[in-house]
Amino acid sequence: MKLGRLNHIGVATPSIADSVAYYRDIMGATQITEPFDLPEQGVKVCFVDTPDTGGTTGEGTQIELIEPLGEKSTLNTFMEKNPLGGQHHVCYEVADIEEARRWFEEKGKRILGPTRIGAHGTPIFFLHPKDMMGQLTEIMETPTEGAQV
Ligand SMILES: CC[C@H](C(=O)O)C(=O)SCCNC(=O)CCNC(=O)[C@H](O)C(C)(C)COP(=O)(O)OP(=O)(O)OC[C@H]1O[C@@H](n2cnc3c(N)ncnc32)[C@H](O)[C@@H]1OP(=O)(O)O
Ligand SMILES: [Co+2]
Repeated sequence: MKLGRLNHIGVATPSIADSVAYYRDIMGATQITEPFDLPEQGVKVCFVDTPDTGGTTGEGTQIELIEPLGEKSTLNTFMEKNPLGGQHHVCYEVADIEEARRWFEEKGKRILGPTRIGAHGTPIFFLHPKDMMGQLTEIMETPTEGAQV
């Protein structure tokens, strides 16, 4: 399997509105998407663009802001332990999500649930942090040209 670009860093927050103000007013971010809900994932999400990191796609690694949505949100346990939020996961791109799933299974890494459509509209899965050097890791298939991202 060939590791692709670091697509985004997932950052949990108790308030996306407060985080948007922070990235805009303190960090000088200029490209921040409108927040949107992903009820099936139990999160409210928005993306903060960072400047072009010169990667092959000419795009910067994004900050994915995630706020718990509802009582059953997977984020709630994390927020109980980290009330201010903070770095939650990293997301790497791969060319073929099913090949990547087989790769990590063969390496004995626990995959958390089925492959599903993530916040960028492409297939994703998560790997357990305890098998990934302490880092909750999301794997996503590289969006095809023109895909809704
Ligand atoms: C919108 C983008 C994206 C999408 O899906 O499209 C999202 O929705 S991202 C946000 C929500 N989705 C997920 O996080 C899915 C994957 N996460 C999980 O399945 C769980 O959160 C899991 C299994 C990582 C942890 O489960 P839970 O929180 O219920 O249990 P514990 O708190 O007991 O955690 C077990 C163990 O793992 C450590 N842990 C938990 N979260 C993280 C983390 N983000 N990074 C590193 N380590 C983490 C936790 O400290 C526990 O360790 P221990 O030593 O036993 O205390
Ligand atoms: Co993510």
